Amino acid sequence: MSFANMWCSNTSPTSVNNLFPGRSMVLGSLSKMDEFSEAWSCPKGSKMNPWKYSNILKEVHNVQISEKDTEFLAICNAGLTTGLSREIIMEALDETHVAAVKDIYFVENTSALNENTDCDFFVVFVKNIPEFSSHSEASLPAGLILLENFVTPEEEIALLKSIDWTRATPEQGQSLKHRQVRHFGYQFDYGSNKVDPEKPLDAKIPSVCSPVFDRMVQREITAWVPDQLTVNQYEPGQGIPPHVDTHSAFEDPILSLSLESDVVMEFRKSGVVVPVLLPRRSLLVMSGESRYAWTHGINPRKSDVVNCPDGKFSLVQRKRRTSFTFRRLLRRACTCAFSQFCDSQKENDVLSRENISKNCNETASKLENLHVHQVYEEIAGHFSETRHKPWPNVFSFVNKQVPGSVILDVGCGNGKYLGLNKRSFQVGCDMSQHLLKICREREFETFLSNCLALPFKDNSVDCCISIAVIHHLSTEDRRLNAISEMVRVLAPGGEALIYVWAKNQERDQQKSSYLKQCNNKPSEEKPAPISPFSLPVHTNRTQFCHSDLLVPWNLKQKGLKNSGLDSSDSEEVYFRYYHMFEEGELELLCNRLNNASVERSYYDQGNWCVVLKKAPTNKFP
Ligand SMILES: O=C(O)CCC(=O)C(=O)O
Ligand SMILES: [Fe+2]
Ligand SMILES: [Zn+2]
Repeated sequence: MSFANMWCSNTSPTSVNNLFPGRSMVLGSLSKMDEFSEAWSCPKGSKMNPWKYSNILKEVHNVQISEKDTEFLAICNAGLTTGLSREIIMEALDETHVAAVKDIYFVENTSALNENTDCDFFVVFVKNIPEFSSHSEASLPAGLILLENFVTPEEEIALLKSIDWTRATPEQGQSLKHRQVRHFGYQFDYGSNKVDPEKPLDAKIPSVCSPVFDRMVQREITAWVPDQLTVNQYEPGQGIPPHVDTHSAFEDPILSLSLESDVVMEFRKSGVVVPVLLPRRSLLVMSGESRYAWTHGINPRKSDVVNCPDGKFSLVQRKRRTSFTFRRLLRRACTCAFSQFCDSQKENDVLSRENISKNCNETASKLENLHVHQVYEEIAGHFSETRHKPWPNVFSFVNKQVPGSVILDVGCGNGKYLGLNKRSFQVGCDMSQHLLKICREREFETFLSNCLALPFKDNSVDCCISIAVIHHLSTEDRRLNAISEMVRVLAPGGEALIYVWAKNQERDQQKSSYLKQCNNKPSEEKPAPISPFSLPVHTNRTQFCHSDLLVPWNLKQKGLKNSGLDSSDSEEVYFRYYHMFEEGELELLCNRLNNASVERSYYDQGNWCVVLKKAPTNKFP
């Protein structure tokens, strides 16, 4: 029997009905979710929104709803707050399910904890439940230390008294959405998540903190005295979203002193949640992995579920909590061992899209080197196998050149267009050694060159072609430079044929051959490029949604690649950078040159194309 059969909207199991009159228990399954409309109409007056719960489970708890019955149940709005216990659930289930269910994951809904509303229960089978470690020392995130009774009740009073919540300069304090804050020493800017070391605040760290600092140094918790203090005040129901304190802003460790109330702080890393009870007057030391690689946050609730020594759980109401977070500014880049979480180690390397559009040449050239040149070098053999047939319009352009013409193919690839016009001198250049080797094997004349600097004299070639090349340049300036370089080497009156990939792969209701080659395989999960560039990854054989993106190339390599017993072909994915041209964009670019004009432009099989003519004399009319 599947859960779907058990699902009921108007009737709740008697045990639930008796204990919770007026509340419903909505048993769900994924198949039911899909049919959600009439079928999911919840009991009258119910505030139940199954989508909301499925989302909360997925986004907040990393729990996937299952289509089939599994060993795990997730129950929203259940647990201590509502009084719906494991026993009641088990009683409500039929025998088959009692036997099948190994674990139940209780989701204590925030609103339920705050208002204790008469919410309904949402029950689903799920594929997994989070690894919820109990907070014994051993299972704490590495580097996390909790020191109980770090300050005396007298010190607590003195510390609290030192903060005047009624007055603060704008940079010193704010009423954030979920809590109040005050900064001392330096201001932490929540916009940039940084601290400006050049701008110390007039508000110094209160001197009552000195005994606490002495204790920290004495016990070798830190080798330094903090120079920045953030005081957070949370009313019951308030919290702080999960975050990692910016690596580049502060030294290791971060220290947080809890005053006035206990609270549960949650540490998260790759789907694992570790709730840690921070007792009043304790000092939390976040160092190493716990400081750099785990997020910490406080759920905005009015109460916390805590483990009691007898193994049971209890619900503890929160009171107002004031925390003193002590930190020391890091006056250099972070060199932690957790580079994937590190802003310093990203910033050195990561060349964001913003940078690219800011015409940062160095960035652009790094991007092109990594995602164009290196990729073609790797895929050259396989790429060449797929490039045989010259496009008819390019073929006729090359062939109409008068005998004896010098024809330059900028970005000639495997030389597909080089042997076409036997009565001319055809020469090609490319950045891939491997592709040039293929050209040489075919006895074509080629040389290694970047299209941004052609090793030709001005006015020295009769005709240029550049087929599917300049869309690999990552700034508009560079694309313009490549065109202007072709025009420079062209003889007066000479023509260049330029093809670039069109963002729109469908025209006059005709799909391009690129789209038509869709093999109708269900779309696979997108592989993630290993790249410091945060560019969107395109799904092959689909319309382009972005102007600057990475297009995967699935490199098929025959035979034993990684040795071993597996003799099947292996596949590796490479990512090529493309700028996808809008309609008219190529013409606009060409029109910026004052010594050439667009003779003709057209759309050809998913490409925008222009024939660009250099002015017959040195002066353009
Ligand atoms: O309230 C706390 O203990 C933590 C505060 C915090 O994480 C922060 O201000 O970055
Ligand atoms: Fe923090
Ligand atoms: Zn770091």
